[in-house]
Amino acid sequence: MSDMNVEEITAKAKVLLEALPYIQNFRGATFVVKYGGSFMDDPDPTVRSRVAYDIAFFAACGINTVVVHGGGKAITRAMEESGLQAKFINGMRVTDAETVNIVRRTLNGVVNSDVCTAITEARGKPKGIAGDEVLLCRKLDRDDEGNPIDLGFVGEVTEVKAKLIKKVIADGLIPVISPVALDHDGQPHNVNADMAAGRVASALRARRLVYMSDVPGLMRDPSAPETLISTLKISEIDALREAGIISKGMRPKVGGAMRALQDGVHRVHFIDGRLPHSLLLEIFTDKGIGTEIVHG
Ligand SMILES: Nc1ncnc2c1ncn2[C@@H]1O[C@H](COP(=O)(O)OP(=O)(O)O)[C@@H](O)[C@H]1O
Ligand SMILES: CC(=O)N[C@@H](CCC(=O)OP(=O)(O)O)C(=O)O
Repeated sequence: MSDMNVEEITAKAKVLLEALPYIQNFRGATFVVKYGGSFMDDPDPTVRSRVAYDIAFFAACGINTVVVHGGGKAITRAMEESGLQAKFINGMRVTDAETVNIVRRTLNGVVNSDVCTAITEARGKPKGIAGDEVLLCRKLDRDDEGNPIDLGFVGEVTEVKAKLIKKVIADGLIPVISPVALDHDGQPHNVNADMAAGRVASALRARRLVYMSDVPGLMRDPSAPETLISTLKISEIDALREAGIISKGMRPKVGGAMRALQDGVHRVHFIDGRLPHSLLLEIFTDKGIGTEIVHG
């Protein structure tokens, strides 16, 4: 007999049982997780490791889990090492020829393998995929408000090779995709990871798209966690944008979320990657902890 008393055993079992309907419901469904970006750089390695465990947990429950990772901070560091200064417009990096090489080297070479290693340590089975292999793009020439923009080699995804990704899933592996894409001439482009995750979720007809970041979710006042918006309908987004509430790094996330929902993704979640096992709790418990964006 265990040294736990009956109440403790019941409480533990209750936690496990709360997950049961979710596991039954989501078995065979596809989830896309945007893994990154800022919290990936947390000095505490257990932060990344916990997320990797949650991803391995999903996969073990029969959820087809696909990871799209960021790595913006790692790119900025690599640029600085080469004497270049990073510049962002509307949350997107201005990317010249030298920068796009650094972006590829950093994302495909370093960050992708780091994410795969973390998932492997959690006994998941990742398959690293350079975005160049599965994402096609055209040069981004408009911002999210339709104004002309020139950021250099920055692309917007026009096509996702969903068959290739589904093949990896069918092989029992967790695709881990970097946000790099090729245009029709084979020229690599840097793609915002949030937008890339949205397009991958659309192409795979994912049930859930989860953005993990370093904030509790979408907040009415980003400096006040108590203003967290738990549930948001698509129809409420424009007013928040106009009020300036969705700014900086949240813009591509909300843009990616809206597009994915319009393309048939059921629900999009924004959660705090720094909170222990926020991914598991958001999906497998009755009361989520971040923001969910739903149809309506
Ligand atoms: N309404 C909002 N709620 C929460 N965060 C917001 C909001 N508007 C802007 N932000 C900013 O968006 C950032 C998250 O985006 P970003 O830095 O791109 O994250 P990541 O690199 O983790 O993907 C937050 O740190 C915050 O500064
Ligand atoms: C065009 C563009 O801005 N691309 C991003 C790609 C990486 C990314 O999005 O990483 P995070 O999710 O960590 O921010 C960049 O260069 O930073």
